[in-house]
Amino acid sequence: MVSQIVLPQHPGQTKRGSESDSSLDEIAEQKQKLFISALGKHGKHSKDLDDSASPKRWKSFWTSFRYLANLTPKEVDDFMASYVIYNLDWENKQQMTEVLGPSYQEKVGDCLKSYYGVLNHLCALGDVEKMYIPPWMSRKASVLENQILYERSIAHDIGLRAGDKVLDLGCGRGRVAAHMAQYSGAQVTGLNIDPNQVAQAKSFNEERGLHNNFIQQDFNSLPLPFANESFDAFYQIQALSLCKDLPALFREIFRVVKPGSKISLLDWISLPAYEPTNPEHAELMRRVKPLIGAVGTPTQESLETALKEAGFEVVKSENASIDGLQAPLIDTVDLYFRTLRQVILGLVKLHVLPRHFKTLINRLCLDGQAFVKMDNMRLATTSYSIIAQKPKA
Ligand SMILES: CC(C)=CCC[C@@H](C)[C@H]1CC[C@H]2C3=C(CC[C@]12C)[C@@]1(C)CC[C@H](O)C[C@@H]1CC3
Repeated sequence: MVSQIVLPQHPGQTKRGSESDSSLDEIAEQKQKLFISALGKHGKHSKDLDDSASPKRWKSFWTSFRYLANLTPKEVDDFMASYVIYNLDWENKQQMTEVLGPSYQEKVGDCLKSYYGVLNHLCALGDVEKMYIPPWMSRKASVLENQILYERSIAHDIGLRAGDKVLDLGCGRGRVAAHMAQYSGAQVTGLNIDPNQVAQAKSFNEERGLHNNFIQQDFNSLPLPFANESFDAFYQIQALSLCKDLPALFREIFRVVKPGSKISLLDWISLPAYEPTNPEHAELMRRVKPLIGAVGTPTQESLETALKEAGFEVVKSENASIDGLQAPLIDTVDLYFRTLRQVILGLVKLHVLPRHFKTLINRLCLDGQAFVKMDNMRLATTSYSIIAQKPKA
């Protein structure tokens, strides 16, 4: 159980010492215990935070490190150039067309391949190999353990059972799919735009004897390659900002899931406190979008409206983090990557590492603290969770 994990106190915890904070802590702890015991009843591995489907950190680190060392100058240039899309927004079609041309959707797709083809290996140098900062669910748990907790909560929320077929949109390197399959016994179909990640997802899952499927496709190219009502459930983690037309995508998801199926979304949204006309807010947004790789910026309302229009009923809609904050987790990851950056810069200076490592790590680590600030100011979050259901027939 989470309470058995012995971990150093989180930096975010020591900064918050008031009486009201400590009673909030207690409430959160109680909620956490209830939550974990509920998950324990549901899942296969009830006793601990089983991470056998999780990547072995050092193996992943070295594999990705070698991959990055062998990047061609063109791959590095394409990765750097791909950031252009994060200064744009799907909402502003005119700007998209001016910068990327009339076939801007295709251009965004090309940029996403160049970006994720490199980013997934950069993320694997740290605790974000699954390429997401999870909701902050347990104060005592690490980033990886919070990911495991969150993924279990998805399985619980969408009622995953052994033998179910579940669709994972934007499946990355297939690590979440592997965990979901091992935890629930369901069979996952993962979809991703980046062939590099799809290949890794296949081998990672095959090595573990898991019969999950992985398909390379841009989810902006609809229809999705699945028959009507072919899935028992659906989940996606922080992929929706890459979607050009959310109502159309939700209609497709509605088509491919069976009546009664539940779907889980975890995503980046701007919060009511965010004012685009406030220069400080706008500047934070300008810095954070490229850091996290967000093209669009939905809101709770825009997501819920699009879901309802597609035919779904919204069952739950909330920020899944303790006290609505992810900042402690983001801060931990940012500190790690900034430290790694110093090491890399030193090794590049000594000519131990190729120069392009400096270019990559400088770009990656730019503005981590802006993300922490934006989260603390509650202007935006990447931990907004919605559970919705297709009505029973
Ligand atoms: C587009 C959205 C909503 C999510 C994309 C998921 C991930 C690729 C990003 C979410 C948070 C990002 C962070 C980093 C890399 C990309 C993400 C994992 C950093 C690790 C980059 C290095 C910085 O020092 C810290 C960043 C924390 C957040």
